[in-house]
Amino acid sequence: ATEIEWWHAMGGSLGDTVNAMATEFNASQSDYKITPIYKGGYEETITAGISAFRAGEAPAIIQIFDAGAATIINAKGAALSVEDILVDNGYEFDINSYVPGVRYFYADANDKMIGMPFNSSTPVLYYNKAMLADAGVKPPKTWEEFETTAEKLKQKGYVALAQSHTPWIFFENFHSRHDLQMADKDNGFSGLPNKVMYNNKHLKMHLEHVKAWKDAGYYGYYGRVWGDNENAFVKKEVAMWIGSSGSFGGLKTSADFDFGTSYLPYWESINKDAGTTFIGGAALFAMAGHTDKEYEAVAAFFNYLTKPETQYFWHRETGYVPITNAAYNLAKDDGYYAANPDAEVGIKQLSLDEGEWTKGYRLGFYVQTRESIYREMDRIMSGETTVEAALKAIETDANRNLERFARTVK
Ligand SMILES: O=P(O)(O)OC[C@H](O)CO
Repeated sequence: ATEIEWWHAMGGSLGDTVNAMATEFNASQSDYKITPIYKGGYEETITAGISAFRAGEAPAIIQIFDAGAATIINAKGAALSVEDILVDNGYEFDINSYVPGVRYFYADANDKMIGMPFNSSTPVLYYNKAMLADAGVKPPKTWEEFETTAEKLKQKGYVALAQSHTPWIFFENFHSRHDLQMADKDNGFSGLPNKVMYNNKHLKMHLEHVKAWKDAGYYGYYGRVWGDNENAFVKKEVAMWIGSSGSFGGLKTSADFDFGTSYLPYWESINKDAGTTFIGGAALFAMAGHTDKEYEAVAAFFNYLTKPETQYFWHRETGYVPITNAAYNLAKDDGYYAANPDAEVGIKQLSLDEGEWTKGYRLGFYVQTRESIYREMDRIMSGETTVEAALKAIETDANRNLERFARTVK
C-alpha cells in the first residue's frame, strides 16, 4: 500500500476521533495507508510544517489553522490545490456542494479551493442552564442585553462570562459578525494588504466595555490560554463561556451539568442586522514534493473525509460543523438536531446573512499579529495600557508583519 502521513493539531478527544477516522479509512481499502501524527497545537504544527518544507521533508497532508492560511496559500510551490488533486484523480469536485460559510476561506484569489476546510468551527456562547435559570435570565442575544443579564447573574453570586481566544472571537469574528472591514485590499483577498484596521471606534468601544465588565465583576479574564477559560466554565466559576463550536463534543464529556449554546452576541448599536461569522478551525493542505501515487492516496483520503457519513461522524463527535450540504442534510434527516438543537447552533450561525466583510481574511504573518493581540489584551485587562494605545500598538505590529510578508512573496 502507498503510505502517507497526516500531520495534525488535534489533541485530546479530538485526536481520538482523528485516529478513529484514519483507522476506518485504512480498514476500508488496501491501496493506501494514512498515518496521523499529532504535532502539538496549531502554532506548533505550522512551525513544524514550515521547517519540514524547507528541508524537503514535508508530510503529504498537513492541518493548518485559519491564521496561517495566508502563509501557506501565498508561499509559492508549498501546497497543491485540493480541487486539482481530487479532479486529477478522478473524483468529482463542486465548490457549491460545500456549505456557503466554508467555501472560500481557504480558496485562492481566483476562488479555487486550495485547502480542504476539514475542521470548520465558529464561536458560540455556551451557557450553564441551571445558573441562568437561577438568575431568571436567558442567554443574551446582544451585548446590550448582556449587561442586564450579567448584573442579574452577579446578584446571584455568579460571574457571567469568560471567553477563549481573544484574536479569533473579539477581533476577527467581531468584524465579521458586524460586517466591518478589517484590512485593506478586501481583507487581503484582492491583493497583498498594507493595513489592518483594528484601531476603529467600534472595536475600541467593545474592548472598553469588556474592561469595564471585568472591573464590575461580570467578566472573568483567565489570560490567553484557551483551556484556562474553558475550565472556568467546566468548573462552574462562570455561567457562560464563548468558545469554539468544536468544543461541543469535549464539553459533553467534561461538564457535569446541562449546558446550552447560542449565537455569538453582537452590538445592536453597531449593526442591528448582525450576520454570519467567519469559519474558524483549520484546513488540510496537500504539500508539494510527493509522488503521483502519494497524491492518489491524498485524493482517496480527502474523498473519504468529505463523504456525508464521515462528516456526520466528525460533526457528532466533535461539534465542528458539517462542511458539505449533503452532510448537513444527513444530520437533519437523521433527526440529530431535533434531539440535540444545541448542536445545530454553529452551522446555523454560519448560514446567517453574508455581508461584504464576512468571507474571511488573508493576512500575512497573522500568527505573529495574534501574539500582539494576546499581549495587549493582557495589558488592557491589568490596567497597564488603555484600549486606544493597545489598538495602536496592535496595528503597528500587524502592518509591519504585512510589510515583511509582502517582501517574502514578491
Ligand atoms: O478551536 P478551533 O479549532 O475551532 O479554532 C479556533 C480558531 O479558529 C483557531 O485559530
